[in-house]
Amino acid sequence: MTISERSMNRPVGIKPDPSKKPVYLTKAQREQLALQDEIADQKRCHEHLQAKYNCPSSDNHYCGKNRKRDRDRNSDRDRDREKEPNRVRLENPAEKELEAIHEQYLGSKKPKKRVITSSAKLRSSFDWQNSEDTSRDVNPLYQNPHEARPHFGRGFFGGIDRREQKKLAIKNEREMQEEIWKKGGVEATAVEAAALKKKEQNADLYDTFDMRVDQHWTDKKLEEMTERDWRIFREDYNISYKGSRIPCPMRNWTESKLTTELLKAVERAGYKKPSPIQMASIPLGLQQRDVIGVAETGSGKTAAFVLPMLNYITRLPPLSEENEADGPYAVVMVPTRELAQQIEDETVKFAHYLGIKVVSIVGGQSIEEQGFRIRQGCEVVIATPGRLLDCLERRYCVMNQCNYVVLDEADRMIDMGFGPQVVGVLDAMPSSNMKPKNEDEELDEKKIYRTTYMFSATMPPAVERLARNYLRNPAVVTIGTVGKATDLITQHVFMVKESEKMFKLQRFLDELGDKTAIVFINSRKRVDTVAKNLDKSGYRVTTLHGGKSQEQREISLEGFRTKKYNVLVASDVAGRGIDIPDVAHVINYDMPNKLEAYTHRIGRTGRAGKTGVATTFLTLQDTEVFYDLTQMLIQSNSHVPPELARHEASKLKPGSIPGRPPRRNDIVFTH
Ligand SMILES: Nc1ncnc2c1ncn2[C@@H]1O[C@H](COP(=O)(O)OP(=O)(O)OP(=O)(O)O)[C@@H](O)[C@H]1O
Repeated sequence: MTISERSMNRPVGIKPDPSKKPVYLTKAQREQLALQDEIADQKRCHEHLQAKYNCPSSDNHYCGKNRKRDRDRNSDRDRDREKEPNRVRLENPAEKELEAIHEQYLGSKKPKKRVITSSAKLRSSFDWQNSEDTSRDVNPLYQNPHEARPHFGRGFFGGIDRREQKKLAIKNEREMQEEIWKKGGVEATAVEAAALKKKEQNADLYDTFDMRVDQHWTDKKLEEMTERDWRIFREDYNISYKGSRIPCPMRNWTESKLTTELLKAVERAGYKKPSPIQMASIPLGLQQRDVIGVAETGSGKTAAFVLPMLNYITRLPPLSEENEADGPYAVVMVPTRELAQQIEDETVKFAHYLGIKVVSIVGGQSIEEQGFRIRQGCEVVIATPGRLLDCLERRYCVMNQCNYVVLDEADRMIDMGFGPQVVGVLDAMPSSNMKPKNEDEELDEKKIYRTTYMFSATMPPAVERLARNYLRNPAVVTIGTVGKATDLITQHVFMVKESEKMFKLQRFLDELGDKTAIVFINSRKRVDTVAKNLDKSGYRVTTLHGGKSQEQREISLEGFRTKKYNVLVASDVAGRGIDIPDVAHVINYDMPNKLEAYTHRIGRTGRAGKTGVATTFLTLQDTEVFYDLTQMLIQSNSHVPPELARHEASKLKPGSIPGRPPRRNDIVFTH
């Protein structure tokens, strides 16, 4: 309202003066004016209502009623406001904010909404308490429930006297039984009474230490071994399995279930205790399970497949004129001739006590003669795949009754390009004897199935592919870590220049004394050159590589075995499987271009529980293996030369993308 408008309702005592300009009113005057306006408004309203309803203002019933209702409504509202102070307060934004802060820091005072879970909905609730249960158990055993009476420090497990518990239980059983008999008016028969008495005696004799957790598995009989003991046993020998229905490993030779003749042969061989791979895989082989065995070099893998193979042959009818033309009962395939001959020796060691004939078929010898020997009848053939397939294709021999196959150093055979030959030989065997692909299918106990064994210290993907096609439900046995060198070998790596290698090699050979060493070189030509240089310098050196005739190779190896020569300079031909006792030092004059080859090469020392030393000369040309070698050295707690550790190639696996998180199959070693 403007000042001119207000002049219409001018306060009493303020005279209007039109000639004068509008005057400024003080606050008090304005308040007075507003009050007069309010009174005038109310008066007008009152008169208007009076005129409308024509009733005197003092005793107007409607108005009185209305006023009463308004008053009631107001008082109700006040009461509600008192009841809901929060709601009222929240209408004020400042208080609302204060309330929110309060809730944030001190929690809400509002009652929480009860969430009813679906399980709670289904839970039945009884409307009586446990204490209201007045029924009494007729069984005295449950009337006075047994209480644990701990006897700590008295030699009882968990402080519980289990013998006392058992005695109390049998006493209660007797009392109850007698009451039943009494009620039924019958007497216990002699048998029933004797049975009760026996139970009482047993409870009396009960051994409180029946749970012999204090006993180590070595002190237990086979039948006492628990699941926990087997777990500890497997951990003790670093044995791990993959596959279903795996039998327990054998703890010693007597528990092995090998035939008595074979056990005698094992004893004669001087094998006092089975090695971990033998403990784990012989029971599997005896069950004719297909096995993939991965174990360190020199850990006795040969006997691990030879013994169950011979055991299997003893169960078959001896070879006769009728079936000797059907070929051998078992075949072992290996990558190199030397290895074939070595396995032949190991097999003959056990087989000749059983009258089992073993023939090796390798290149470099007369194929006709070898074919003739097979046709004359032999239970076991040990062969390199190329020569064996040649024999089969030329019909010198057949595989009609061969149901036991061993692929030793399978990865090396694939690596050397023998994959098609291996497959060719496998396909020449009767496929009708393959186990069903579905592992749940029942095996016919009377039928002989093909058993396939695959062994190596390393197992790359190509071998796994072969395994998938030719092995059925294989049990994978791993001893220690796949691809890891044995801890018995001390590994040294030196960063050198090519020109320094010969000088350094001679220094190491000078320290040999009467011990023996194998020097590995990557090419045949360099093998000959280095051997010639060493020979000139007066060392007793012999060589072994694929370029030599079979006869020369055999003479060299035999000369080294008999210590006529104390240094063998060799190519990778000698890298796998060759078992020459007491090789003290393996020197990698050249670093191989794959870590698997490194593992096998250095594995020519530190065999059958003995220790050994491996020295490797590394140059800046070997960056391809820097990463893997560094990881291997770290893993085996060996010294990593600073130049190698610092090198870029040691930090990243060749072909990998920097910054990519490790894949599932990547092995990451920590320092
Ligand atoms: N239970 C045993 N007790 C004692 N010596 C054993 C036992 N088993 C095997 N050996 C010996 O251990 C040596 C290594 O065995 P073997 O050649 O079978 O090892 P490997 O695991 O096949 O090695 P590689 O991986 O290098 O081929 C052999 O001289 C063998 O006679």
